[in-house]
Amino acid sequence: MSNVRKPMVAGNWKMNGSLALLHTFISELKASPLLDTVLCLPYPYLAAASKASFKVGAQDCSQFGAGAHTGDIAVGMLQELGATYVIVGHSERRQDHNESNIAVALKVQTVLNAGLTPILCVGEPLKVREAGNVNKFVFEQLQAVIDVCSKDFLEKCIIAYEPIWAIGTGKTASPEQAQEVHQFIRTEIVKWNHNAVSTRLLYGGSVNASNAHALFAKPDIDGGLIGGASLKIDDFIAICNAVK
Ligand SMILES: O=C(CO)COP(=O)(O)O
Repeated sequence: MSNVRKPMVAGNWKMNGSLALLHTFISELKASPLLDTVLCLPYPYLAAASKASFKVGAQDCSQFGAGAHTGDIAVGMLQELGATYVIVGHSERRQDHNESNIAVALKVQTVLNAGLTPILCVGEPLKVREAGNVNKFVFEQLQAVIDVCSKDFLEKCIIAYEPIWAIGTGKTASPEQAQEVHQFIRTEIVKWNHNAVSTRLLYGGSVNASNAHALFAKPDIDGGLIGGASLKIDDFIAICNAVK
């Protein structure tokens, strides 16, 4: 964790939770000036979170502003409900919905044009890691977004490194493994855009109350994108406290 970038802990509830759980979070999870605390909720819960002290995000949005796209959600609608962040390119969407690098790039552009902050997810499957191609894989994911959005986007987004083999598996990347990729991402994005020295890089993949502190202690890890542990209020608060 650096002292030039404000830490961030973002929960990704995925397709989990309930209104009752959200109300627990609204009453017990208090924003702190020391970090940005965000919950990325399922769409139907966004309106109910509008008075929360933490910030609110969505987990996806359409690449289109409006139109005949049954079942899709436009970024302007998210904005009306108070969302300020949108996760884009989560590996579960890339896998379950065949979202290509280009589709992800177009969504990032749509989110930026609306004035919201994309949380762009990148990260490799196990086979790519075993073949020693992590950096190349992550670089191509970033390059695809730069091709569409220009280098400016790098200072307006959050990047989450989420190795697919660590998501929901309990096998977290070691702090050293995560730092190595974060350092690579940092080096590359700063080459593209000097101002990206202040872009926050989050680690995601089996972060919990016990391992968060060691991960967040690494110089290029500015916080976390938390799945399972963001559904348990005590664990999520402990993870937020691990940045302090
Ligand atoms: O995918 C993630 C956050 O977006 C990580 O999920 P887990 O924390 O459950 O591994």
